[in-house]
Amino acid sequence: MIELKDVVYCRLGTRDLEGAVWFAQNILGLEVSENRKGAVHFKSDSRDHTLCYFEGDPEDQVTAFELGSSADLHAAAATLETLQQKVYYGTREECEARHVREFIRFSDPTGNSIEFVVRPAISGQRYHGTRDAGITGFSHVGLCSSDLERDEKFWTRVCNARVSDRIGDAPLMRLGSIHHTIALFPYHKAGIQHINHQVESTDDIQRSTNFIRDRQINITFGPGRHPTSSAQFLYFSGPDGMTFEYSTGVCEIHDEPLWRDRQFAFEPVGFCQWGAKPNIAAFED
Ligand SMILES: O=C(O)c1cccc(O)c1O
Ligand SMILES: [Fe+2]
Repeated sequence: MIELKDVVYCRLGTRDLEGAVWFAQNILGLEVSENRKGAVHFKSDSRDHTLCYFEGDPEDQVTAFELGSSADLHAAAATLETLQQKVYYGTREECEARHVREFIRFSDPTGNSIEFVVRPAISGQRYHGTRDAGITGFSHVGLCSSDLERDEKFWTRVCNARVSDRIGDAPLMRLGSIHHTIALFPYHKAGIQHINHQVESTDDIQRSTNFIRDRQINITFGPGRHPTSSAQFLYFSGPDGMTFEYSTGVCEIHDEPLWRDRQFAFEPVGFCQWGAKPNIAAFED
């Protein structure tokens, strides 16, 4: 069993690095932590960075998860290889660029690019954005899945994710006590479906709704409340069509052995209990 500790960062290719950096700072509210060689890193919490935009193909999108040790990383590589997944070992320069000790990259069964990393750096500096979005940290990713049942098996049987709830066949999966860290949504091709940052309160959701709307940024869903995690949310479009979500109040699951995953409808009511309707392809039939 590959034991994932947490999600650590996303890396997104873009042909317009300057535009993406502007958006990440001035709309999303992240802080630039490093700017070098066609790649800009962003902080959203006390970690070294949790997002990187780099000059490249917008389809080149990576999600990284932390493993406990070098031995765990090598065992994970061996497990993936027995499953016929090609495993790439990061070079020293690539490790340095990511501020991690070691990493491997492979593709999940849908073809999503995934990195497993060991010892990602903590900055020791708290995060402060130039725009006060109220962000408390990077929290979860939605990944596209071309076969939900197959991919749920990968994340829960090969890795240690546990299903907290399902919306239709789309699983919301936890790695620790937070309701979900990885969610899978149906889509015909690989990619990051959405990137979630937690914000401090309802006020931040409401303030961002006006802030984002006033700047003609496309709000794709919300404000609303998820019946699954009970988090209040707002989704909007970023560079290269990426969906970003702010949410607040995501529940935690502490009664681990007793928790039974619940079934919600793959309909607007399964995604929002306030009656908002998603304008997001992977959330619609
Ligand atoms: O928070 C949730 O429960 C949730 C549900 C559906 C889709 C999401 O992105 C979510 O974060
Ligand atoms: Fe989400």
